[in-house]
Amino acid sequence: MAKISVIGSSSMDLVVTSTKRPGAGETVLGESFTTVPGGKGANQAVAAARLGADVTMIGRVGDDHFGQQILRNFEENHVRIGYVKPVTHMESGTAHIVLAEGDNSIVVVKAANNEVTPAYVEEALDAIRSSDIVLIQQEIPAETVVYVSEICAKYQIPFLLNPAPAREVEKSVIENATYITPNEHEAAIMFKNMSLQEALRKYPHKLFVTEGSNGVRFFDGEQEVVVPTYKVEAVDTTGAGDTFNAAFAVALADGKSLADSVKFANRAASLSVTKFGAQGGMPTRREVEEQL
Ligand SMILES: Nc1ncnc2c1ncn2[C@@H]1O[C@H](COP(=O)(O)OP(=O)(O)OP(=O)(O)O)[C@@H](O)[C@H]1O
Ligand SMILES: [K+]
Repeated sequence: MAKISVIGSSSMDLVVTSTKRPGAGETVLGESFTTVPGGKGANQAVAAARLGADVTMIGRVGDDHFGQQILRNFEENHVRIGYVKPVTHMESGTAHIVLAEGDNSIVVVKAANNEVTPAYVEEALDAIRSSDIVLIQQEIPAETVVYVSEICAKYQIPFLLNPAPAREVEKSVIENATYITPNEHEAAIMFKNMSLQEALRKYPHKLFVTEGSNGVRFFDGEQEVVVPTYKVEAVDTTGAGDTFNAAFAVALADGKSLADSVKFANRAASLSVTKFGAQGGMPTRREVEEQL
């Protein structure tokens, strides 16, 4: 079974639906309220576990009620939580989401996710070193991403950076990464001094740009190729990127070729958009294989 370490955020999404978005100083009546576990790190860990990998999450929660719910959700999805330690006297990360007027507004409070520091991650070095691949995103401090990229380079562990949400990325991290998977917006911010074509050419078989319903673009050493995704009835695209990254990591860790890994990831991500919610739509391995 492929062993994957996911280093990243976990949070609780607090979602209200309303017909109207409140303006400054305004109060409006909402229609519904739900809480659902999220955070890019947690989402990718859950997706990878559903796809059959042996997943260790390396992250932090608060010592609050949300933290307990987040941990329970990991357990229900068979994600190892020995390295998800509660931070005392701190809240879990939260995302405060208003769904109104056909779009969302989100306030993210990082809280315990800020404590996923290099020193904390170092405690999980054994787990990291025994991984077939390490998967990381950017909802944790930038210095932690730098640190992990260095360990992975040192011990020659494949390192997949999903540079989301967008921020500038240290050059050394880009060089150390084995695979980088931005969407188009994140790619434009990461490679702001070059065109997308130039960036793809510079990092053949390494930079994979996801383009939503269009699929995935990369440079194969000779030319730019787009691997189309699958046509589905899209219900909710939340979690598509997280599912793609987890599935890509699982397929690579399983030893699939790059081409087959992109295909597997496209298949998994396209299935995820057919259901509501980020984790709600994440398919099992069987569901993906039946469709391939
Ligand atoms: N409408 C769709 N139909 C089929 N596949 C999709 C669709 N949207 C996304 N996907 C799949 O998911 C992958 C990632 O989507 P996208 O490029 O939108 O990432 P993202 O912007 O990180 O997504 P999100 O932030 O919504 O999770 C795509 O490469 C594709 O495989
Ligand atoms: K979804």
